[in-house]
Amino acid sequence: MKIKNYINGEFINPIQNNWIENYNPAIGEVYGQIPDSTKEDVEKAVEAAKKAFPKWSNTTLDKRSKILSKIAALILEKLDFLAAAESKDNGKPISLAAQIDIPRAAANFQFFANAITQFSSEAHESVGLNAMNFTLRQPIGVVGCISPWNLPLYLFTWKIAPAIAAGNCVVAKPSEVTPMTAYLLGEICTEAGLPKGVLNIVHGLGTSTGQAIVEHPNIKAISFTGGTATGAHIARVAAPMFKKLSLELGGKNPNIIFADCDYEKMLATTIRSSFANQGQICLCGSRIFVEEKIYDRFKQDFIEKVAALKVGNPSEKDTNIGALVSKEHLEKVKSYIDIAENEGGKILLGGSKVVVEGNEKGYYLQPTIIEVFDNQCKLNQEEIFGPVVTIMSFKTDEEALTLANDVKYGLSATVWTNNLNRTMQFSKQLQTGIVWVNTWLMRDLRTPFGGQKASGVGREGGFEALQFFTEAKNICIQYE
Ligand SMILES: NC(=O)C1=CN([C@@H]2O[C@H](COP(=O)(O)OP(=O)(O)OC[C@H]3O[C@@H](n4cnc5c(N)ncnc54)[C@H](O)[C@@H]3O)[C@@H](O)[C@H]2O)C=CC1
Ligand SMILES: O=C(O)/C=C/C=C(\O)C(=O)O
Repeated sequence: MKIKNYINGEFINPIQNNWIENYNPAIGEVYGQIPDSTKEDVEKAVEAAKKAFPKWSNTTLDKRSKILSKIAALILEKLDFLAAAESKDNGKPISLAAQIDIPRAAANFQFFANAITQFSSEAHESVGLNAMNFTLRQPIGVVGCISPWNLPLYLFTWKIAPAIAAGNCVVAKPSEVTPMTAYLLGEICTEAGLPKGVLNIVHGLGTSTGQAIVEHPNIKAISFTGGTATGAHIARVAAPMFKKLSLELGGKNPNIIFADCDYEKMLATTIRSSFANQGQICLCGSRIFVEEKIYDRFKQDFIEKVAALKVGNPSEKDTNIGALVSKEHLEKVKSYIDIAENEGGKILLGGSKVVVEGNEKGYYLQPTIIEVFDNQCKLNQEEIFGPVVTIMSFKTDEEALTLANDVKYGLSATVWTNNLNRTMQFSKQLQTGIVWVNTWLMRDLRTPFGGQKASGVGREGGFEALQFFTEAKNICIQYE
């Protein structure tokens, strides 16, 4: 199947008529083609967005909200179809796509349909000076949204929904590795009555299509989720052009387990936080630190439960772990397992590719647990982004905190404890944008979402996202 760019409400071929192959990771074969768009395609999308902006930015909040709600409803109506498409494109279990990815994409639109009706700005009276200030929050104009392959529609819509709710027009690029549901979203937006040019979706490679979006002088803000190296590159290009930037980057998140936790809940959640989506979520707790007192018990139980997970065809309902997203990514993840022993680690479970019957060319890997003894090893310092976790023991709170913070990333942390003082001390001292205590990936879309250190700049979610996608303008009026 050939997918097309969605520009000015129409599906069109790339101007140069060049195409990229699209793979189904479960079978390791090409199943379609996507546009290899160039600067000229991006230019066309920017022109459409610029043309749509005056009207869209003056469309009432009520009307914008209704269109966004309609998009949400249509996504839910087509849930099974979208989940199947996402699973085929990405390799994730269809059950995960149907329970998490697609409902969340709908929730992103519904959330910002509601949020925009509640978004307000401030007034400041300059008492004694006969002056009143009020602040406008105006849409920026044309903005760029660039998203990754791990949660394709989920993260694509997490950017687009607040951008258009706030009155901007968008030029968006999904990952070239997982373009399918972004393509299908174009159809849904048309059906929902989104005016032409408000959302333009350009497919292609990061280094050409993505780069053209970041470099375009009329794209005033960039919201990006992806790897830290790419984020740093985007910042280098965009910063001298004074673009607004929201960068949601990699993570190497600690999962800190104390002996006083609710053990069964911790164990079940730790399996999810380690291996959900084949470990390809920036929030996965890939460094597990366990208090010495329960280390042996945890090690044994964790290995036993993880060994029972089914690695298999993503379209089978009982599959827990599907295929990794691409051959290149599988090789990258495997290369970390291959250096484990040289890095002083011991592979406790997994470590090998899996051949799934009937899908022999698919990109499958066993869930892998590696015991490490030094937090400075590459396995604990670099983002692997696959079904690979390390475990290590600690003795004291101070040691656990030092281990957790001793990494360049700072996205999220999970702490398992029933001690209130410890909860508060860790919450204050962990150098991350998100701390989960006795839970993982529990999301309230109103909360600020993003990381510290090499995990990014800025926050998404709630009013933070609407603030990012608007310019604050203060008006000061003096009266007699
Ligand atoms: N959310 C996260 O934390 C994610 C982290 N990663 C990490 O990044 C590593 C590399 O994965 P990639 O697929 O290469 O991710 P990436 O960061 O290169 O890709 C993310 C998006 O950025 C685009 N992009 C790439 N280069 C660009 C450029 N110069 N200008 C504008 N857009 C550009 C891509 O086309 C894609 O849409 C992974 O192994 C993983 O460790 C990958 C995906 C998501
Ligand atoms: O917003 C969320 O709930 C999750 C976001 C996850 C990522 O940004 C990621 O894995 O890249």
